[in-house]
Amino acid sequence: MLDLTSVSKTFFPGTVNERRALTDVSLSLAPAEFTTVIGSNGAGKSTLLNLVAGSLTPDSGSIVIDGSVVTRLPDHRRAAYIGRVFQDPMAGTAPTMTIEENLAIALSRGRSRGLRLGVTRSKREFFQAELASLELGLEDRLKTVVGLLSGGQRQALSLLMATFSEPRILLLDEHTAALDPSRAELVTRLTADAVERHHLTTLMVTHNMEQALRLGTRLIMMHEGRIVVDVAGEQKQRATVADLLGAFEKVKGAGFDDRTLLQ
Ligand SMILES: Nc1ncnc2c1ncn2[C@@H]1O[C@H](COP(=O)(O)OP(=O)(O)OP(=O)(O)O)[C@@H](O)[C@H]1O
Repeated sequence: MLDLTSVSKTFFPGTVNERRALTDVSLSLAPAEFTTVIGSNGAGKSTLLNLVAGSLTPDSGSIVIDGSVVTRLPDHRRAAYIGRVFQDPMAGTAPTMTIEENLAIALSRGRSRGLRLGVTRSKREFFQAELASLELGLEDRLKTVVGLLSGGQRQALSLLMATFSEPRILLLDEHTAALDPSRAELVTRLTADAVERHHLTTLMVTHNMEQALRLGTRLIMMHEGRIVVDVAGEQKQRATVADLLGAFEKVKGAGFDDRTLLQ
């Protein structure tokens, strides 16, 4: 579903501000594979997501989504493929528009133009059913302006908007990090439900190792622009936070030839 081959990205090359963000990263995700991504600050996690989303273009390498080469396709031209939720609950929704208007825009993403933004009765019923699944009472507040919602409510809505049109790839960039623990737990549960319900191929960045181990079917750890740990299936289920910390300690002192540590 997603294939990155030898992708590299350097910011401000040839200047004193040069930052090598990704080096020769290759990654293949099977359909419905749910991969959590961990790594220290500056490891390249957001750059990886930005390249998949098309907000950045790689210096070299290729990116293929569902058989289509999208390497140099700008983000608005691959929007139909991508659902994304950011760390900032304010980022994923339009604050001056109502809940139903936001949902109508999300539903129309990537579809042909026409009368698609209108909120018909059948759409409204669909929105109410989807909102009810969040268990936040938002199904009775379709006309509420989104700017009035709490951060947790907005993030749950962003997640719904990113998933219910069933994108090929779901990108989650520390989307629970800015929430209080109970709201983070709720959004985590909603994430697992949505990914499973829609069989979404997912990349989820988190700084929470316990969450990275608990969620998903595969886990990668990045360090200095490379994937240094890649575990899936039973091996992931067996892995512990101590294993991940141990791998991270090793990688900090390892050479480039010895960077895949938990295999
Ligand atoms: N727009 C940019 N301009 C210049 N340098 C950037 C830009 N985005 C990222 N970088 C640099 O690229 C490297 C990787 O950054 P990236 O944000 O991808 O890391 P990250 O793993 O997401 O880190 P964090 O956990 O801190 O969010 C860092 O050295 C960062 O400073």
